[in-house]
Amino acid sequence: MEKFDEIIIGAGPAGLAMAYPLAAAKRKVAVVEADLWGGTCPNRGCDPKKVLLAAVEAQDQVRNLQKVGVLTQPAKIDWSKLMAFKKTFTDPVSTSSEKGLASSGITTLTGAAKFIDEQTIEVAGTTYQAEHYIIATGARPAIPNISGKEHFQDSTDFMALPEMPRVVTFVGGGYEAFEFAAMANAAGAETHVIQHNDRPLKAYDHELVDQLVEQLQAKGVQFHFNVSLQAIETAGDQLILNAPDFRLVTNAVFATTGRVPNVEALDLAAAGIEVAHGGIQCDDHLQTTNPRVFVAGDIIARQEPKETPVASFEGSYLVDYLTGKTQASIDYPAIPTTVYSSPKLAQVGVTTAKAQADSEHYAIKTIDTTNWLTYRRLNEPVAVVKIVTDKKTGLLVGATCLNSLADELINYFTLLINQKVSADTVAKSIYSYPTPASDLNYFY
Ligand SMILES: Cc1cc2nc3c(=O)[nH]c(=O)nc-3n(C[C@H](O)[C@H](O)[C@H](O)COP(=O)(O)OP(=O)(O)OC[C@H]3O[C@@H](n4cnc5c(N)ncnc54)[C@H](O)[C@@H]3O)c2cc1C
Ligand SMILES: NC(=O)c1ccc[n+]([C@@H]2O[C@H](COP(=O)([O-])OP(=O)(O)OC[C@H]3O[C@@H](n4cnc5c(N)ncnc54)[C@H](O)[C@@H]3O)[C@@H](O)[C@H]2O)c1
Repeated sequence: MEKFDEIIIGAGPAGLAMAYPLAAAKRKVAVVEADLWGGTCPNRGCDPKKVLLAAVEAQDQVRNLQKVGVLTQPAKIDWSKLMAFKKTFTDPVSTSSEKGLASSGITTLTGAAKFIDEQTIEVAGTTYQAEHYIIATGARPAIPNISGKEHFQDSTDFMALPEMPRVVTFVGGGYEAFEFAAMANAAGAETHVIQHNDRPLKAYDHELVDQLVEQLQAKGVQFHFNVSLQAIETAGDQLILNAPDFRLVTNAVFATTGRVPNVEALDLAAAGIEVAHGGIQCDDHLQTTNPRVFVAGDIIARQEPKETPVASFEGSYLVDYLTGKTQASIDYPAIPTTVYSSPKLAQVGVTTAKAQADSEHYAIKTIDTTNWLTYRRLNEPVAVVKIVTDKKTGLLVGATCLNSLADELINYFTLLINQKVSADTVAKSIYSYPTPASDLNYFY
């Protein structure tokens, strides 16, 4: 039976962040992948999503500037052509990811890995052993268990939609719904979002979420709050969505109600690995209840946001831990998150909800930046930043932004928070002017 120093199960951002440095440290490494090499992010997640978003951004910019002199008709999106452009990014990913591993001396095993016992796995009928295993199998879309659930499509389907249907509905008002609804709407579809309560994007500042909802509504997106969908029926080539006192006819319905961890195929019980709600249980060294097995990325049952840079951070931590460079527990910095909608909503650090609940320690400042040059020159309808500072030190500890540049602005705030940069230090730098960076002098 072939033996390795490390076998990594799953070739997404977490798995790949470990494979190359472990191989460079002269470990004998194998990576197992059951589906597309590269995982969710570059094949059907962040990367293709941001390619598609470019068209929404362009349309928004033209729409906003029409009122102040741009004469072009509203920019139209040819969805099929845009999809063809997206495919130029995604089509090569799997092959090139596998080739990259193989050419670095890493063994690639194709198939679903499953534990046979505490130290052995099986892939496509062959057994292997390793000193350490790292499970990085990620997550897949959750599909609500309702009558007619077979009519749901999911995020993978949306990312590969050949043509935009006339009416599109998203069930679940989280990241995917706010991002996809902006795209479907921009591509000309009648767009609906159904959320089972009145708290979409509940991890974010309520006021700014309300403003994002208003902005999307102004563009034509229809939100249905407090609707618990009970059944999907067909009528010819249409779908009928039913809930108490609610009926909606749509051409396509997408489940955007969250993701579930990929654990079933692994037979974790055979290896003595405990599963918790939302993923695999681990300690602060990302070690599972089986001491030779570790976890990284979306598969982990922890509170940190499930996103690509977190998966890579965990992968890098494990490389250092397994090669003896550190014995310390994993220590996450403040982690920025962004909803790539229209406009974008981003946050980092101490949330406004936490600051409100602990007003003894934190101060919140709301800054309407709509009339600042950065945003007014784009004629954006709304641009707001909320800043949380530590009352004792005056340091920035949290920020939330709603504007077209929020995905970039939030990274500046992240750097200032993680490096504990004081307002005085910010003021001592010279920034290219006028830019979002030169605005930093005016927030805290
Ligand atoms: C639509 C969408 C948009 C997103 N947008 C963003 C964004 O803008 N920014 C951001 O930071 N994050 C985004 N994310 C989240 C990001 O994609 C994930 O956090 C990231 O991919 C997690 O990496 P991972 O390596 O843990 O898992 P994955 O990337 O999911 O990789 C896991 C791999 O393991 C494989 N696998 C599963 N089971 C087995 C098995 N038994 N044996 C072998 N292989 C197996 C899977 O096939 C998969 O390839 C988005 C996600 C989605 C769905
Ligand atoms: N920009 C990004 O970083 C990004 C983008 C897309 C996805 N992701 C990742 O993928 C995950 C999944 O995204 P998502 O949008 O599917 O999930 P989500 O967890 O962000 O949101 C799910 C939403 O659906 C609601 N919901 C749950 N069950 C419902 C039901 N039966 N009916 C109606 N509403 C229901 C929830 O209250 C919540 O508002 C995210 O949590 C994130 O980790 C990240």
